Amino acid sequence: MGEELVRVEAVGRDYRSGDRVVHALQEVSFSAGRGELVAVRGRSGAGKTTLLNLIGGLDRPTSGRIQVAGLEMTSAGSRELVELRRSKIGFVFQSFGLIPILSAAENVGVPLRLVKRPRAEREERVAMLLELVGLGAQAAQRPYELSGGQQQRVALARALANDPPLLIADEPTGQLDSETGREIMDLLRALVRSQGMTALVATHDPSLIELADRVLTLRDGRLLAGEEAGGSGAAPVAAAAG
Ligand SMILES: Nc1ncnc2c1ncn2[C@@H]1O[C@H](COP(=O)(O)OP(=O)(O)OP(=O)(O)O)[C@@H](O)[C@H]1O
Repeated sequence: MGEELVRVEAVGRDYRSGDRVVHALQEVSFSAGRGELVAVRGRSGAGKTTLLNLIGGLDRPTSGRIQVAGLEMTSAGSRELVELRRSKIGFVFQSFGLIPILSAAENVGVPLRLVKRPRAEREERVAMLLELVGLGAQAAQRPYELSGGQQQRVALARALANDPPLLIADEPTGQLDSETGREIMDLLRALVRSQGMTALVATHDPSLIELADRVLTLRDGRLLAGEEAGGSGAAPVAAAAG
């Protein structure tokens, strides 16, 4: 593993549901290096979304620590966490999450507006990003005028807008047919390579798992040891692996 970008140490997340406690994650530890594409697989309910939401700062763990780019997510205040998310993390979701009344270009420009980049610079970067995902000609179209695969391309371009070191994608091909899903995965793989970013991708999709540098498997909220494919080697954090 090269320089470490993500460090997850003994992370647990409990949910209360009535008088029951669901241990969605227990004692999860691993790290991911810069430039790595890490797939997170596991059955429905295994804890994939919970894990990605914690690493992305959308939720807080019940126990353990998470660092992204050397910054402690777990002790960050809410404002700090918002800043961290905006500057360090790009998100892609199964349901695309585009704003319906905005054009493709305006959707891609949203993260740039949030960090108050000047207009000319925004426009230039948005055009470059749409070209990068093969949608240079669709800049003015609204999400409902685009296919599912095209919408996910817009979402990918938006996730890259602020050039974040970390991309988090939760079932990015889940709503796409297998051929389109494969195209999106190939694109994601190529973008991770060309932009040098780290990607954590939750998926059931075997073609996506094949493209990963490493695979983490969750079962009932725990990370299984010794099932890592690829081999560029995101090591479990030994001290915390418990
Ligand atoms: N807000 C919540 N309240 C209570 N339980 C929850 C909540 N969110 C998740 N869970 C439970 O935590 C466990 C892990 O859920 P999670 O969504 O992380 O799994 P997943 O692997 O992403 O599943 P899927 O592939 O279906 O998206 C499940 O048992 C789920 O029911």
